[in-house]
Amino acid sequence: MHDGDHDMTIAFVGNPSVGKSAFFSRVTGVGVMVSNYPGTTVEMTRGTVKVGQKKIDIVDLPGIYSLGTSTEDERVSKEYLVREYPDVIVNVVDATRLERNLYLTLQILELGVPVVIALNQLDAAREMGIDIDAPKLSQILGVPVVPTVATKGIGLDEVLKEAVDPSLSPEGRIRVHYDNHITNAINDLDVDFPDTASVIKLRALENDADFVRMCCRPHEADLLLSKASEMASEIEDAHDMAISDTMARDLYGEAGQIADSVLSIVEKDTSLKHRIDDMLTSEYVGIVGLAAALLLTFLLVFRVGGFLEEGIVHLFETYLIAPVEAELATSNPIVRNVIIYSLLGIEAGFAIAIPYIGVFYIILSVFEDSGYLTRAAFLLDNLTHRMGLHGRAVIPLVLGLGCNVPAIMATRALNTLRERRIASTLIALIPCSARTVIILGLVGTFVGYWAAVSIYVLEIFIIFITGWILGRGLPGERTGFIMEMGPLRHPDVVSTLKKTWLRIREFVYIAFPLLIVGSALLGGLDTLGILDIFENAVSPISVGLLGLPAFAATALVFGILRKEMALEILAVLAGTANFALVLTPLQMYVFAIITTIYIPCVATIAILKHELGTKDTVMISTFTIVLAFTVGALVYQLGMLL
Ligand SMILES: Nc1nc2c(ncn2[C@@H]2O[C@H](COP(=O)(O)OP(=O)(O)OP(=O)(O)O)[C@@H](O)[C@H]2O)c(=O)[nH]1
Ligand SMILES: [Mg+2]
Repeated sequence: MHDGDHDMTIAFVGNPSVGKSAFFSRVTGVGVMVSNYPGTTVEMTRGTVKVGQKKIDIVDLPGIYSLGTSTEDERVSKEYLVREYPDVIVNVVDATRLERNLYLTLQILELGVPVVIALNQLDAAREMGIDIDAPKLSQILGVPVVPTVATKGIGLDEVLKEAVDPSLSPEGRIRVHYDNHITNAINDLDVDFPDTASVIKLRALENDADFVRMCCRPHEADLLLSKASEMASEIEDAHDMAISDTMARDLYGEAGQIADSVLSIVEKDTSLKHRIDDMLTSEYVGIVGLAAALLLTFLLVFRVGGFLEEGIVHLFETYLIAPVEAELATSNPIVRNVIIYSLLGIEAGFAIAIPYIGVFYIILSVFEDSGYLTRAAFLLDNLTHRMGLHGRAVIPLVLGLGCNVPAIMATRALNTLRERRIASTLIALIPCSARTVIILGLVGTFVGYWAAVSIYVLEIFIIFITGWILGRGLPGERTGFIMEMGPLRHPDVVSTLKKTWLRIREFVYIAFPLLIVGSALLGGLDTLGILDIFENAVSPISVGLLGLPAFAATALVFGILRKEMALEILAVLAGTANFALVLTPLQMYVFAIITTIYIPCVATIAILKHELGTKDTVMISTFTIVLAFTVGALVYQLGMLL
């Protein structure tokens, strides 16, 4: 269906990780996340493109394996497909996993919407020695099939051209050869419900009430469901197996046959890649490798980030802060403070935050796109099960090292609400890149690298214990490890930089305005003496219990807005980014621990509330506050003893 602005709507549909988003962002120029693991996209994104005179609305959707029951992100796709009906579906198919992908394709063809197939990742398929006869596939399925390489932009225009072709219609396409009983049942249902697409009848036979209600008016849905359930029980008696299994068997059978008739294997893949892959996923080498990879990551972020930080601080101090200070020496103190504080805020954002966050995100992209992240998920499957989580939860957890917000959204790809609750709680504890700024920029720089590493170790310990307790406390079924592992790949430089830019841009848009307004506000409050009143009031906790200087309390409050702001504001309040002048090593250590653990930042709180509701959010926030002050106080007391 198209709105007034557009001539038509095209939706990208396909299995997870086939290249829909890569395709979408190439075609529309709208930046979306593209990563080498299933479940990257969890929300619908729209973009516009012009083909000839036509203005086309393009929709990128989360990947789905089938139109059957599903996780939360998959629901978004199905709901869109059956409620809003795009004018054309572009079914993106991964040529390296043709048979598996065709399962969904056959179901999509039952929807009664015009379809064009983009046979994607052909470069990867060739590399693996797989050759696919696209014209023959097109002939069998009865829809256009266009060979594509989304990441290189090959074949994309051709796909769009086919999609806007007015002669494209749902007629004359393949029909799955379901078992006789099922075919008869569909024919019977056709008599009473002539206008209902066959896919809905099939779902009704499977008793997928959710799906049927999504597509039909309530009255019709009830009628269809009750009629179908009678037929279904007859069929199930005849076969002695669940009707959904019978259908799955028929669909796989058909998909397999089609794949066999268009596929030829040119050569077998016995390459170096295979051996590397075996090593990465072997029990001992794999785990040691993973630990080494993490240590190396933080060392790189620390070294490169620190190096950039120094340079940027120097530039700011020499060419901006010092001249402005000299200029304002004789003006009104409030004006002077407000201006100087906001400049210090900007400096802190550029110098302290961006170098560390940028370097971290580049490394994260490499992990994502090389396929290493899915291997890490596989390796840690055992460990995560102790926390009541599936191995694939490792992906959102690792994403949490970047930013907790998209990480919590990524939990939508997990199977159960229970898993989502556990994973989200743990993610709120994961030191995101903003907290890494504090750990590395403060403790790493002024106390030492290993002191900083010890904070990560402490964090991992806390996360594991919390997960273990939650895993025990919230019972539920355990699932085996079923996750598609993306192929090992050379990450592409351009797409790595693009992704890093997307992430930093988000950071800059949200963080900088806050930082500047916050710092200016501080300048005003400080001049008026209000900060002193607040700092004195909470000093029994901040100074007495935690041993921090009084002004650190204000910094902690600002850290709720953005975690790294705690450090930036600390620098503003101290009037210097050389923390060695104003804090002892123990104070830095305690400050970093508290900011890492205590209450998620406002953005995380907002996403938690959106995803899990108010109750869970309040519980998670309270838990982290209590935990942070307890751990902080313990560390301070211990530190005093040593
Ligand atoms: N070699 C190769 N890689 C590709 C191609 N298209 C996409 N990729 C890679 O495949 C991976 C998945 O791409 P995405 O665009 O994120 O896949 P998606 O279908 O949007 O996945 P979900 O959002 O999880 O459903 C990324 O690492 C891409 O770089 C292609 O034509 N060739
Ligand atoms: Mg995607």
